[in-house]
Amino acid sequence: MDETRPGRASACLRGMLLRRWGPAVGTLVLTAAACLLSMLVVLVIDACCRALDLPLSLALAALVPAIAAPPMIFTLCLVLRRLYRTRDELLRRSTTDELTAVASRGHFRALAERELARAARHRHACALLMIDADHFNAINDRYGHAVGDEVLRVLAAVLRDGVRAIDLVGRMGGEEFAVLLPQASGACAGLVAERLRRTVAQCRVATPQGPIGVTVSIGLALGGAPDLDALLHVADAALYRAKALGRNRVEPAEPLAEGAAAPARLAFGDEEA
Ligand SMILES: Nc1nc2c(ncn2[C@@H]2O[C@H](COP(=O)(O)OP(=O)(O)OP(=O)(O)O)[C@@H](O)[C@H]2O)c(=O)[nH]1
Repeated sequence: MDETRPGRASACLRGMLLRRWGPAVGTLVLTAAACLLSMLVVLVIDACCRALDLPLSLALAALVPAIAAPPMIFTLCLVLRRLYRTRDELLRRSTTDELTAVASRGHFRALAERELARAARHRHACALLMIDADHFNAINDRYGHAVGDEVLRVLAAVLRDGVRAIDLVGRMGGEEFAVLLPQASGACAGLVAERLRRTVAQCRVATPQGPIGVTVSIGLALGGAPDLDALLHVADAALYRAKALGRNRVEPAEPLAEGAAAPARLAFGDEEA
């Protein structure tokens, strides 16, 4: 390849400018260079017009927009691309929990409120699970914060993979997660909660000291009203009851629908021992 070709040279120059001064200053320098080039071209045209005895204004009127447009459009494209990337990144950061990649607390609340309003309008029930890792403090103390973080990532992945695409999973803070199950009956929510609890209990997280297990306690609430705070409060109370009753269990906040499996009373298998 010919290293001196103008296209390649300008691409190198652009890359060098962007690397050295960042997009904003790089773009400014490029614009200034484009303006200088335009002025140079105008000077050449002026000289030609004098030589041919033509009015300069006529030549400029036709040539200046043609010369100025490409660098202007190029600069505009650069700026727009940068703006779109920044906007996407800000949106991702504000809606996603950095550590676990599930919805952040604020985003979960916004989505859940919308889902509850829709459920109330169509008279559907929604189920909310509050899920908290058991004795997480001890994991941090014994294996260190990095292992604690990995446990949270694994927990979030189990929750995300264990529910339907329309269900919402969010990290509410620390080692506490929430899952909203739209259009879920008590029976269905109980089964989902129990399945999540069991899957977590069977999971092993790799650590430098060998694989470790973790369990979760789950509080389950059903709601048809568009009041997220009330639902969170009820699910939280059920979660604390699950903790008080020994952890690694699902505790419903209300009597579940007829025929539902009572999650708190399901026999736990040997798999999580
Ligand atoms: N590694 C890690 N630890 C966190 C994070 N956020 C909160 N924690 C820790 O999570 C622990 C929560 O401890 P506790 O609230 O006592 O709960 P617990 O030890 O799980 O006890 P129970 O909930 O009663 O079973 C605290 O030690 C926090 O420092 C995080 O992002 N990463």
